[in-house]
Formats: sequence, C-alpha cells, structure tokens
Amino acid sequence: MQTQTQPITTTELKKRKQQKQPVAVLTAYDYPTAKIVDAAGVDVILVGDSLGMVVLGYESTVPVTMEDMLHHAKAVTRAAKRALVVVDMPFLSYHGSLDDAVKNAGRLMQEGLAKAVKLEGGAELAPLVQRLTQAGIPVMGHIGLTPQSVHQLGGYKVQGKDREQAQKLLTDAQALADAGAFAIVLECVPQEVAQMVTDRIEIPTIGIGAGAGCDGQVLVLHDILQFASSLSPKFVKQYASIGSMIEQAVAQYVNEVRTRAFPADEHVFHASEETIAQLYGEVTKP
Ligand SMILES: Nc1nc(=O)c2c([nH]1)NC[C@@H]1CN(c3ccc(C(=O)N[C@@H](CCC(=O)O)C(=O)O)cc3)CN21
Ligand SMILES: CC(C)C(=O)C(=O)O
Ligand SMILES: [Mg+2]
Repeated sequence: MQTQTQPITTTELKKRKQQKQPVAVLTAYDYPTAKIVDAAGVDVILVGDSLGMVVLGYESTVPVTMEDMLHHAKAVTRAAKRALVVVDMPFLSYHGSLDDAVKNAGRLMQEGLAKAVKLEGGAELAPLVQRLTQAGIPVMGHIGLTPQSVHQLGGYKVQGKDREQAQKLLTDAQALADAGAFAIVLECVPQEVAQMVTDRIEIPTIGIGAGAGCDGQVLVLHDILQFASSLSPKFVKQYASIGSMIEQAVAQYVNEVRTRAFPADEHVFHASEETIAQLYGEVTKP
C-alpha cells in the first residue's frame, strides 16, 4: 500500500527532513518515463538540463535552451500525478536582469506547468531566489559541482575538498536557505562536507555523489537503468540494464523481418473471401 497518495508539496519535503524520512528524486524527460517514475513512488521528478546530454546528445548541458526545457517539462508534467515536478533553468536563463530571470522561471511554471525551478549557484543568487519565492515560484538550489560551469571548473570534478571550499559550500547553502529556497542539491561533494551542510541548514539537502547523510538522493534515470547513458560516475548505482534489453529486442525484430518470421497470422487482418474473389475479377453469381 502506498503510504502517500496525495501530490507531494514543498512543505511536505521540509517535513520529511524534520521526520528524518529520506526524499527520493529521479530525473525524467518524457511522458512514458515520467509516468513510470511517478507510479513507482518517486517523491520529486527533476526535469534536469542533463537531458541535453542524455536525450539530445550534447557534450554538456551548456547548449540546452529554454525551449528545450519547456518541451520536455510539458511532457513530464502531463504524466506526473503524485510527484512534485522541478524543472532546471538552463544555462544563462537566469544571469541577465532579475526581470528576465523571473520571466523565464515564470514560463517554466505557466507553460511547462512546473511546480518549482532549480538554479545552479550559491550566495550570489540570493537576490534572485528572494524575487522568485516572493513571486510564488518555489526554488531548489544546486551547489557543489554545477555542470553549467563545467568550462570554468575544468571538468566534472568533486568540489569542496579543501577547508576553504567546504566553508564556501556552507555559506552558500545558508544564503540560499535564507533567501527562501525549499531544498538544495549537493552535487559531487565529500560525504563529510555534505553531512555538515545537512546538519547546519533547515531545508532538505538532496545529494548526488554526496553520500548517505543527505536528506534525499537524486540520480539520472538513464544512468540507473543503463539506458544508453555514456556517463558512469562513481556515485551511480545500476538497477537495471535497459539498453542491452532494448538492443536485444530490436535485433530480434530486425532478424524476424528479414526471415519473414514476423508478421505471423495473429498480427494480420483478413478480407472476406467474397471481397478477395471480386478483387481478382472472379465474382460468382448466385
Ligand atoms: N547522464 C548524466 N548523469 C549525470 O549525473 C549528469 C549528467 N548526465 N549531465 C550533467 C551532470 C554531469 N555530471 C557528472 C558527470 C561526470 C562526473 C564524473 O565523472 N565524476 C568523477 C569524479 C572525478 C573526481 O573529481 O574525482 C567520478 O569518478 O565520478 C560527475 C558528474 C552529473 N550530471
Ligand atoms: C543531476 C541533477 C541534479 C541535475 O541537475 C540534472 O539532471 O540536470
Ligand atoms: Mg541540472
């Protein structure tokens, strides 16, 4: 029996932290996968800008546009009945004026039907997070490894390993929480540092490569399914091998088409004998 069938809210997520009940987050980028992920009981579906790499074939998340995010958000929000759908704001969609950032976040809510947005960055985003939350747009923060800055970070590397960087993670997390964020993703940071951030702030931390001390976990769906995902960071656990299952099934289909094993009689429709006779010009008069 499902313990929670009501739609999940940001308030519910904050309650989970107090009750020490971990939050399960997973990405989904389209209607069928979102439907399955929602039915399986995930609390939050993230329409991550990782979709640029996972389903659009880009080398990073940098080329992903507002239109890309809207297109996928629409499909996912049509499918999600229970999970809270959070949509990533793409590269540079929140670095112009505050007004432009509010407009872009508003589009993800009004057109994409997102319940919340996620932004990469720390204390420097506090004014924007305040503006968005005041406008009724719930914000999830994202610190540590921020993939939109990959070209500045020099690769997808663990962040917050030295004292200075770890201290900055703490102040960034606190600044985001103070500005009104309802949760924060901690990506690729040492478990001990993630634990300290989690203990110090009042809002839930959602870890990816940040250890078991976080208030929740997030992973990319295609990574845990081994679904044509070329990335296999250390923090991914594989729960299925969908890619090889699909390849096997498709190879069998191709083989059966070539050998005419498919379609069989159960897959075809038949015309009446009379129609066939007429077609062949041999109409029998009674
Ligand atoms: N499919 C997919 N899964 C993700 O988790 C993901 C994306 N795409 N795209 C956007 C970002 C990029 N991410 C990544 C990508 C690679 C590593 C990685 O290889 N990390 C090294 C750490 C190296 C180190 O500093 O020690 C690892 O071994 O895990 C981590 C996060 C996470 N996000
Ligand atoms: C990996 C998660 C946190 C993300 O930002 C994404 O999928 O884009
Ligand atoms: Mg992202």
